[in-house]
Order: sequence, then C-alpha cells, then structure tokens
Amino acid sequence: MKIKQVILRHLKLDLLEPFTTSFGTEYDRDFILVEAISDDGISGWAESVAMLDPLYNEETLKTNWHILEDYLIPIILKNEIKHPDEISEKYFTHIRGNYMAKAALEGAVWDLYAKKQGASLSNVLGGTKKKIEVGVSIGIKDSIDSTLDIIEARLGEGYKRFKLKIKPGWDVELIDKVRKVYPEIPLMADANSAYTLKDIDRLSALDDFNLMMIEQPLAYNDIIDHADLQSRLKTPICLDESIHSLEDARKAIKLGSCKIINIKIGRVGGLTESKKIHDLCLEHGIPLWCGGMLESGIGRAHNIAITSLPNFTLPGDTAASSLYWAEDITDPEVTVENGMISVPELPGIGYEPSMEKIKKYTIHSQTYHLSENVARNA
Ligand SMILES: O=C(O)CCC(=O)C1=CC=C[C@@H](O)[C@@H]1C(=O)O
Ligand SMILES: [Mg+2]
Repeated sequence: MKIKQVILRHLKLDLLEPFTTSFGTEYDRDFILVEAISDDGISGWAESVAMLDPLYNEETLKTNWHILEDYLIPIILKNEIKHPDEISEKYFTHIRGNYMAKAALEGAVWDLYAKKQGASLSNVLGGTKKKIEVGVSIGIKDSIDSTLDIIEARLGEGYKRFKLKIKPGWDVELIDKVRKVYPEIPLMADANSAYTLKDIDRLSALDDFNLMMIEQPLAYNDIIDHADLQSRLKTPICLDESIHSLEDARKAIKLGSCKIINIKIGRVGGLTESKKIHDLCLEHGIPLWCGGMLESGIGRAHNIAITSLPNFTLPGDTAASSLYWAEDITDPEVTVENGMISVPELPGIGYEPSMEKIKKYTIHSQTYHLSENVARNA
C-alpha cells in the first residue's frame, strides 16, 4: 500500500455540556483529524485524542502536530506499507513515546487497509461481535441532583453502565446518594489519579458500594501503589492512564495492580498494540472496555471497531454523538439504540466523513506529499 498524501486538519467542536474531571473542565474539543490517501485515491481516516493541554497525559495537539509533521508522516510517505502492523512493529519503533500521535496516523492507515481489503475495520482487527454494549461517562456536576437527573435520562435510553468522575470531596457522598436511588445499576467511578495511598480511608469507604470498578485512583504513571491498594480493596481497580503499552499491561497484571484495563487506542499507540493488549488480557482473565476521549465520530468509529473484539466484555465510553456534539462530522452520526451500537459492516470504519462539516469545523490544515526534504527526514 503506497500512501501518496497525508492531510492534517485541526478541528474544533463545541461540547454541548462542559465535561469536568478531577483535573479540569473541557468546554470544547480541539483535535487533529488525519486523512491518509493511497496512490489509487482511497482515503483512510483517524483522529488524535491528544488534548490542547497536557493534563490527561504529556501529549498535546501541538506536540502531536510536530511529531506527525517532522517524523511520522515522512516515514509513512517514504515506505510501502504491506500491513498496518508494520507501522508500530517496524517503522515507528525508533520514535520514543508520543503514542497518541502514532495512533492517529496508524489508525488512518488501518482504515485505508481495511477499505482496500473490502472489509470492515472490525473484521480486519479480528472482531467477533455484531453489536456492542455501551455505557456513559458523567463528569463532575454542580450538584448530586444534577448527576441523578443525568443517570435517570441515560437509564431511559438503555445505557448499560454509568461511570461517575470523582475526586476527594466529590466521591463517597455522591456514590452513597446514587446507590440509595439506584441500588442495582452497573456503576463505576473514575478518579483520574486524584488520590494517593494516604486517602486509603476514603477509598476503602468506596469499597462498600458494589462498584464495578474504581478507575485510575492513584498516580497516572503508577502500578506499584495500585498493586498495594488492590490488595486492600475488594472492588476491582481499572487502570487507564498507567497503561501505555503491552509491556505496561504485562507488568501491571504480574504485580496485581488491576483487575480490569480500560483500553484507549491513542493512549497505547494504536490498534496493533491495542490488539496485543487485548490478547494478553484474554490470556490472563483481565476483562477490557474501551475508554473515551471525547472523540468525534471518526474516533468513535475506531472505538466501536476495537470494542468488537471478544475480550471487550464490559461496556465502554462510546456513547452517542448527540450526547457530545450539536452535530458530528460523520454521516451517519454514532447512535445508540437501547445501550447498543451495531458494528458497521461497510469497508473501513463504516462511518463516512462529512466533508461539508469537516470544512465547517476546520481551523487549519496542511497537506504532506513525499518531497525531497521529507524523504531526507524519514
Ligand atoms: O469520551 C467520553 O465520554 C469519556 C471521557 C472521559 O472520561 C475522559 C476523557 C478525557 C480524559 C479523561 O478526562 C477522561 C477519562 O479518564 O476517560
Ligand atoms: Mg479514565
């Protein structure tokens, strides 16, 4: 597969509702949309999930643009790609970190590869499900009543699990009140690293609410203290920010740092690495689900495809586009029927980019061809 052109577009979408976590509030979403075009004119699409500011991890939209422009795109333009696996296994191995930048370009090539095979992205990844169960992620709100209202609305729409963002002071009372109203619903909490082992009493108090899991309670780069904490809690710990690779997952499983892993394609460097983590976790009885990064329909399409693999046994964050955006940039938008999404069977990601909407929300774009100086960089 020869890629003749890559187009990077900086898009900005306004969130319908501010999204607050323990580390900040997002009011809109700036992201890089990647289009990889083959020499026979087929386009593959993906998006970078890096945020404007280095709050979730160390990557940002600007660092991603630099790494894509100066390192990753020249490599892809210069080489004949026989299979997308080669990208993370051969072509990007000498570039350290920058997982979200790598995943954004690798994902576009995976979409292109699937289209050229005439197969869905789910199919070429080894997906087995025709429908996936999805949950919803609810940010920190101004009152517990607001949270209860959102849960009631999403329950009515059939969502299969409820993730509440927590932080010290917005945790035990919140979960207690939600459990009093909804004693049985599948409920989990995501702390985004807001606690330390000094908060053991507060975290132990969460242990009595029959939560599905507590996600990333401790430091974003820790697996040691998480192992200590997991040994003291009956509630499964789920790791998100701490897992950047197959190696991280192997070590976390070996140490007993978690009993569940949230896979985010961007955080682990792409679909090939996601598949490898999936297979390792299947082997060790560690269930997976697919986390969200406030993606547009393009990123959601990739999340749907990876979630169709068999060990994604827990509902993820891939809720309907209409919960996030006044309008999404794909046709159709991602819709959820009774908490389920049908896995597209069309070639590639199965959601058509809307060029009219992409143009409407594009702030800046740059097209990259193989030129003399690009070849030198690769
Ligand atoms: O996309 C969704 O609905 C989930 C959003 C979400 O929970 C997150 C988005 C971005 C970074 C984090 O704050 C957080 C997460 O930890 O998953
Ligand atoms: Mg998380």
